[in-house]
Amino acid sequence: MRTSRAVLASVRTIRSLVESPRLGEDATVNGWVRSVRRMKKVAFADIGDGTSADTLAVVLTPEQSKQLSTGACVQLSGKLSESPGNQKFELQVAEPVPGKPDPVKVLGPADQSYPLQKKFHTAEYLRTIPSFRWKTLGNSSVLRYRSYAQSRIARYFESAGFTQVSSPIITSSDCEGAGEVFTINSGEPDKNQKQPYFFGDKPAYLSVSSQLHLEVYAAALSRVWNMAPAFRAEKSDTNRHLSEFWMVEAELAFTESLKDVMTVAEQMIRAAVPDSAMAIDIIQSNKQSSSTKQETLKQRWQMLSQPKPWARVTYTEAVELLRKEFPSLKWGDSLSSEQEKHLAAHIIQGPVFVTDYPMHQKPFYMKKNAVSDETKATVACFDLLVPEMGELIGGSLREDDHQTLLSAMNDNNMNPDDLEWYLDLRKYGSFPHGGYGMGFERLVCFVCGVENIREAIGFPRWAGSCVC
Ligand SMILES: NC(=O)C[C@H](N)C(=O)O
Repeated sequence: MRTSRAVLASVRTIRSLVESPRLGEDATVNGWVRSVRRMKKVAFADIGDGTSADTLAVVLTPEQSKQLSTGACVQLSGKLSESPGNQKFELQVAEPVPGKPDPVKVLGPADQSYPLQKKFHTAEYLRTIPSFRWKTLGNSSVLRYRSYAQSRIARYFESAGFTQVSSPIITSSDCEGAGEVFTINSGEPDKNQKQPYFFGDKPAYLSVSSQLHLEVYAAALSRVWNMAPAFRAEKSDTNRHLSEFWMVEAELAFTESLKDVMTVAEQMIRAAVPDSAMAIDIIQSNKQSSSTKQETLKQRWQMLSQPKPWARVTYTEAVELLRKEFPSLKWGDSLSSEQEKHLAAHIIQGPVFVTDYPMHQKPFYMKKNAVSDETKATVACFDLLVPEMGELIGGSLREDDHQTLLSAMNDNNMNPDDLEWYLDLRKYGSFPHGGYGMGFERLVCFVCGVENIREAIGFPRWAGSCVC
């Protein structure tokens, strides 16, 4: 018993070594070999365990190094010492002593065919080796940031009095009404039983957004949020779209002001700005994987954390502002991604909430603004745009009047019977409310300088690709 305790106590992650190296002490480290360099009298290896963007420099004898190969999983024991090289410290692997455990233990060997050799690999190549792509320094930092941002966001919502809820993945409604749903139940039995009919005679889909269910929760708990996967069967082959992505969504009861909703969105993002340790991790990893400059990253973080409220312009003002650069743009047109980016990067030069879009561009559930000219009807909604990325968040006040919502559904050729449960919220105890949804991977791209959203999620899915 004594021995195993002692061994456990000295097992260190690379992150713990970086945080407090405790030079001169004995340590055991588990990890994967990133590279090995053999000289005549001494050998060096570089070990990573994914707990940090740092790797551990290891010094051992050429004889000991024979056991190590790139990709192998090892356990190494020795003394932590100051390093004469670039590293802050190194592990001097102990000499083997007969009768004692070997200081070099290969837990899982890897041979020459290991697909991640010590050279630059393109993101496209890495996507073809999903089992290993997260072992690269640049990529692993993205996963650490995802974890960081999730916990900071959860902490923010808790402090702001929101209850975290869980929404279904399988649903009978198409929240956005854009027809981009993945159908998992056709609702129509067929003779050959080839069509799924598991859920009976109503169609069922993978959820495109948790919003409608969050509204139900908000009607019971007032302030709610969740983070859940969303699925969109859109064939956009861009660096900003995924067929499966994660959305952070919030719904607030008792608000008649879009400003309240925007303020929550703003505070939530601020909470997810990297602290100094996370910032170092991202910068260190970014050098390896992305051409986004350190300065750009720092500017982005500064931009997000500035204490004064972010710019807010109406859609009508945005069209006016954009017309100089895009003269053919007219009121009523959808803003293209290029126009969104231009507005944030060059005109506003920072994050900007664009509010009150034309009603015909937006889904049925958004609350209509009072307007004198019906041809210019708008809804109380916003898109949060950020430079180089465009839309990060979409939100709105929700229509809470039963009759108005019914007629909006009619205008959108929707069958009210399909959403009776949703309409019921307006029939009994209707309440003013609003909310938003943020594409989590877009935040990851913006904060970490990831150029293609396919590198911001563990296992990306897009039209034509679902590797594993
Ligand atoms: N919860 C939200 O407001 C998000 C919105 N339903 C969307 O998918 O964009």
